[in-house]
Amino acid sequence: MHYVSTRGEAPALGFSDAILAGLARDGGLYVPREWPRFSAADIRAMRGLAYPDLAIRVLTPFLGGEIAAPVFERLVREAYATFRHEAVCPLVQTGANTFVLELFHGPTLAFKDVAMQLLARLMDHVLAERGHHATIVGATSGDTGGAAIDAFAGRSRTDIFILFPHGRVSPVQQRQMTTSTAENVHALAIEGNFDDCQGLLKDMFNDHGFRDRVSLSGVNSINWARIMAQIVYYFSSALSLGAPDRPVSFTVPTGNFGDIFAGYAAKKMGLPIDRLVIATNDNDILARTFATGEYRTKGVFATTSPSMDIQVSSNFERLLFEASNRDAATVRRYMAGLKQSGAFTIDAAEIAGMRSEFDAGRADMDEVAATIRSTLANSNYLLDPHTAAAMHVAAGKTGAVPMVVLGTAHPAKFPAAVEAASGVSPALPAWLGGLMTFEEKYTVLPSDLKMVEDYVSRRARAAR
Ligand SMILES: Cc1ncc(COP(=O)(O)O)c(C=O)c1O
Ligand SMILES: N[C@@H](CCOP(=O)(O)O)C(=O)O
Repeated sequence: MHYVSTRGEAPALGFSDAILAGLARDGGLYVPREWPRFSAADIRAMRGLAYPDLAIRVLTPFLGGEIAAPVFERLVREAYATFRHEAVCPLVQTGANTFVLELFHGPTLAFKDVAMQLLARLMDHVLAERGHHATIVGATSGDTGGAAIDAFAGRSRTDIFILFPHGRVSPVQQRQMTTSTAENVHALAIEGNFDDCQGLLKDMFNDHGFRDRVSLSGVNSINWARIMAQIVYYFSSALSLGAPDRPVSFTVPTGNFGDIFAGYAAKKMGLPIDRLVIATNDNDILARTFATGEYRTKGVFATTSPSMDIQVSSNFERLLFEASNRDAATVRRYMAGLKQSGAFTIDAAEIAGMRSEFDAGRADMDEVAATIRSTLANSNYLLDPHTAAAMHVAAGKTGAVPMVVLGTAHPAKFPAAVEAASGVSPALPAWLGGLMTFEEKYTVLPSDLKMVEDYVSRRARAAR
């Protein structure tokens, strides 16, 4: 199995190199050269597998034989032993044909843990085999940062620098990033929004001198292993609802488009998915794109679902690559338009192809609050604001096919918004009880490439 860049101008890489590279050297994102396929019989044979066993079955084809089977099995089992629910990602029925897939039973209470716990172990393994060190820089709107810090803290082969938008994450999210005492962890509050943080990150990858000097790696969903690990829970939930003999639809709270792209990948691999529904908050670039065919950025708006406060939706590039029949020149043209004018228009056949697989909708803050309230009243189930945005959008799309709403975060990560909506203040689980009293440590920096690169270079142990 090899991985190719969506921009077609970087070398194809094997699995280990692709996960260490993060962003391709031409600025593109890696995708598998071909999609592994499971037959209906293969999928039927997955029924009843425990989550780690299912993960091993679904993910092995992506490794291209580069990680020995017993090693991969150990890493997968260790990763999911960090989850506090026996099922890892349990499915809970909240309506006649509606289910919430709870992805927040990992160490930092968000779906990011599902992939990050595995990615950290895979990277550590590859770096140890090669005797190398890496500098990880990540951009976060709140959840990726905490999950990455938890997964990489104390690992001797990596230093990790997380860029978060100053003042725009919830207090729980901030403390998950700023209270680590591990020496290899650096939390940087950037004076800007998430798009600024992600822009800095991509500029660092595209500055090849810096990239090589610090052995830069990335753990955002630019990293293929993040998407790969997220494919598994589409299989686990669909299998619970009758796959491969019954189709299932998914509604996904969406920002950077990584999570829903994992659903698209699952479908490409043979899982019978009917509709993939994109749910945005007021930052509705994707909903507008599907309505008009034009991808046009506008300012980021701060909402009660801050992790989705994103305009430049990184993984949409992977979908553009697929929709254009893997035409890297088309992707390069779209990305050049985005860089020059903040917009591009998608070819009519390509947007029609996307609409045949995806629906898209938005939920504003009032709709999010109303959905938290009504789901509590009607189903006795407390949603976090991101999952509530998806539940609102799903309500208009549910029919005969079961609808799985991805529950991407625990409500206790966003207690103020949840309490304002419902009157209920969700408590952090007891094992995270001390979080709000620990001392914080972080550095505030302007959204300035040179200043951030200097900061990283001076502290990264891999810097040459
Ligand atoms: C809680 C939560 N929900 C939804 C999303 C959006 O997911 P994605 O960026 O993969 O579209 C994020 C951030 O990524 C998040 O942290
Ligand atoms: N919502 C994310 C934004 C970064 O997304 P990623 O999936 O590309 O890491 C966050 O919580 O940080």
